[in-house]
Amino acid sequence: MMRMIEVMDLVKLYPKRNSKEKIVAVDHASFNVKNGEIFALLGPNGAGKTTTIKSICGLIIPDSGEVRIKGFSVLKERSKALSQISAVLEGNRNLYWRMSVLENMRYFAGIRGKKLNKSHALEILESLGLKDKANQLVHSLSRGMQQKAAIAVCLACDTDVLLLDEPTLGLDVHSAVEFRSILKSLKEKGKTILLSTHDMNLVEAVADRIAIMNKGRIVVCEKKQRLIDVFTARAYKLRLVCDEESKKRLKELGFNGWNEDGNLVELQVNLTSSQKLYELIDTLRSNNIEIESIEKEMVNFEKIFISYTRE
Ligand SMILES: Nc1ncnc2c1ncn2[C@@H]1O[C@H](COP(=O)(O)OP(=O)(O)OP(=O)(O)O)[C@@H](O)[C@H]1O
Repeated sequence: MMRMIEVMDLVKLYPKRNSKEKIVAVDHASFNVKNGEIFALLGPNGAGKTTTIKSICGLIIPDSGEVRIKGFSVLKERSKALSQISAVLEGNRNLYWRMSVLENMRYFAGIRGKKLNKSHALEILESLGLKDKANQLVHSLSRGMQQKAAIAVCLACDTDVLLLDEPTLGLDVHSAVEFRSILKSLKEKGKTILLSTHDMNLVEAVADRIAIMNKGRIVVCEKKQRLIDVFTARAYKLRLVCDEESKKRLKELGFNGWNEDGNLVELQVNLTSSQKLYELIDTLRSNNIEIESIEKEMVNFEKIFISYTRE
């Protein structure tokens, strides 16, 4: 499958105020986004997601490494590379505030050599619930509407690759749910989407592959389903009958967080492999800790995310 975005060994340092040291925003990050997939880039605040996305858009020059879009180098073949993408960036900085929504759509489509006819533009706005704001100046829209306007501009550009940095930020619940269907329909049209978000519901609903960044590094890059399968296979909830002595032993064995109700202790464990369950059962038995039940736990993306980004 064709690689639409290639991020290769990307490094970006920022100067630290009043210091000779540098902030390592992106630390040798590499990943590829394939044709037609929705790729989610996740990570805690400050992980380096926006810096990575800005490097892909050519807004930031990396200290080392390279980004290619459809094979074109963003640094060396800038206009060819950038004509393939449109982006929704944080803070809607890619809109002209003194122009109407429709004018913005026309202008940005025009830059990419696309003539946008009015009925198509209104169709896009309709799908976002923004049709009645078509002629309103961007600065007079609410924050959520500005976000939708940024998405409308991105759709008007009709590029093969879309970069969306926190696209659901500021959207109300209805709009955020609608946005999922919009992403799904874009995927059906064959678009390639790189999405950075903190919205785990959105990730669960639409992502094909996921990369998690932490402190500038890509700590995992996997198909979403594979991540869910692996975590489901390893997440267990054990109910134990413990007196105070057994609880002390549990602590000594390295367990430090559980729910308890009198003698009943509910312990959640994430094992590194399914085999480890037998070892755990043996350890508990040999410490005279009674096991009342063992259940496989349902995993959600929040848990997966936290397990990769915990301090
Ligand atoms: N212009 C800048 N000057 C100095 N440091 C910066 C600049 N932009 C980002 N940083 C630093 O680089 C690191 C990565 O920031 P970045 O905005 O890429 O993270 P992020 O993953 O997008 O975070 P968030 O989820 O909060 O948007 C942070 O430590 C941030 O403080």
